[in-house]
Amino acid sequence: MSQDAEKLIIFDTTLRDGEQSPGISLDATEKLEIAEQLARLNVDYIEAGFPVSSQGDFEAVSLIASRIQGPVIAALSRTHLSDVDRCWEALKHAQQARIHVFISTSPVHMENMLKMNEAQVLSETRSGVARAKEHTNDVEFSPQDATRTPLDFMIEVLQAAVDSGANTLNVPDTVGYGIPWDFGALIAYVRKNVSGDYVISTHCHNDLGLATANSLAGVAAGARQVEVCVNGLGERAGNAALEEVVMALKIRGDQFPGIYSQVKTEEIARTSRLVSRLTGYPLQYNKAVVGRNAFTHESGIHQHGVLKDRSTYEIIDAESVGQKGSQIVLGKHSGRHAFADTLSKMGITIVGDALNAAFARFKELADRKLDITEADLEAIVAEELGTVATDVYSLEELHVSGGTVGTPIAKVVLSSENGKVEASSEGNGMIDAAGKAIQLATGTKANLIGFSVSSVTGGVDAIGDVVVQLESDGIKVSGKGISTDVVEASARAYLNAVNRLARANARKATTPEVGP
Ligand SMILES: CC(=O)SCCNC(=O)CCNC(=O)[C@H](O)C(C)(C)COP(=O)(O)OP(=O)(O)OC[C@H]1O[C@@H](n2cnc3c(N)ncnc32)[C@H](O)[C@@H]1OP(=O)(O)O
Ligand SMILES: CC(C)C(=O)C(=O)O
Repeated sequence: MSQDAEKLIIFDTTLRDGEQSPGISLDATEKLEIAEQLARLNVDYIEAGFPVSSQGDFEAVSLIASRIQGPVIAALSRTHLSDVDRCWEALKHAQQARIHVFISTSPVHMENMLKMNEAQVLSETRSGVARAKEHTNDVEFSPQDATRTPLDFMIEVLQAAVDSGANTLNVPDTVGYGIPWDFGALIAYVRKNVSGDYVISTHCHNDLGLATANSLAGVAAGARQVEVCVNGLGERAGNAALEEVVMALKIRGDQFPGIYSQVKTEEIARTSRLVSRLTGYPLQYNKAVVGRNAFTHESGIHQHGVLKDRSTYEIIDAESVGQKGSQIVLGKHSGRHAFADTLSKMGITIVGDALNAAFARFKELADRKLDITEADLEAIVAEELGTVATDVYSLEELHVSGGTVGTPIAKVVLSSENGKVEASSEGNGMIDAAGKAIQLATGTKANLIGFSVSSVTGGVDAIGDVVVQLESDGIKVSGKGISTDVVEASARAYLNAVNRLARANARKATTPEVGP
């Protein structure tokens, strides 16, 4: 048996098994967009679909096969000769193509679904694989429901597949029945008992939450291909998640000596976001590697550690998977170190008794309020320091014009304690023009680092809630604005952030430190 001793082949099946998740239906253009990103991620194989299943899937596989460079393009086929031929018809323009033939081998599937006996399944295996081999040298075979198949019969079928031309033997845990040590033992058993030249692959489902663990046990036992899906998508509870298997291999290389994948891990977060957006499947907050909480810390002891050195509570460098660095979120479990650090990022430095008093107020509030905003923190500090935060500027008038032709223009009139100021600006859109006019009128120099809009209410007269984030000289502030007109809400949010920046700068200039 020859196996690549080092490289673990990453066979991505997001576009085939992942798409079998209830409620997902990707059209050819969406599949192509994901395939392009999978190529950037540098997976070895993209299983693009199941061509016989529909004309749409046939066309999607053909499109991906003719456009994607780099990864080998694979597609699934039953053992029917007409399925195999149809599969090849879709794949034939690929630079390199694999046909993946499967048939069930467990008694429960054979008796109830296929209505075939062992001899018939063996014969189907031979004919399907042999037909695939007439089209391409790269043929994978899967005995579906392998983990509930009697060992002797599974070995007989796998041997028949190799003898008929299969060079990858995939061992699917179709119903997520495996437990890591017995799944590992199964892979070792196949390796020992099937002779020939082939690579062993795993395809693990997550019904017991063990898909990643089982895949890794398979690798430890000799598998050199893993079938995975981005974000762990797939039938029912999903498949082994690409990001989990790849990062486990990377972070715990000590457990897999000499084995590596070629995945560009920095592309993981972008791939995950794209798949989530196009499939409409949201990511659970605490999803390993790609969830929004994967590098976020709310509790004081952890925050203290991470502020000193992120490795105290993080085993993965967020940037190595394309995520922003460690995030500190203030909440009821936070401590003084994180509280002071957050204030200092807002340009507020307080120490000693003032810090203790403000921290006590913050804890009281955090017990009652889930989302502690910068405005809350500002108010707490202002009260403790006996200063009341007042806005330097307020919006008097906003005039905008724009459309599909002509350059968008905005004019703002603001009032301040020194009287009215006004300015006009062009922009890349009306919102951009309004932001630029505000910068001009207030003499602010800041970079826009975040912009988000959501609706507070539903319907055509929904209220838009805009949050703008600005950065200037290392100080980051955010501003909020609400209106039924999204341009006005944006201008208000922008001005709110500019007012915060003005206050932060004033504090910096006059009272750099308060306290003993
Ligand atoms: C574990 C997995 O993920 S396997 C892949 C599962 N993915 C899918 O099923 C998605 C795509 N599937 C489809 O679009 C449809 O099921 C089709 C087009 C493949 C088949 O549709 P239909 O012809 O209407 O059959 P239906 O889906 O109702 O039943 C499956 C048939 O395939 C047979 N079959 C199932 N697996 C195999 C196999 N590997 N090889 C040969 N025949 C098989 C069944 O015995 C049944 O045959 P029958 O119609 O003669 O009774
Ligand atoms: C076709 C095979 C590999 C499959 O998806 C499964 O068994 O889950």
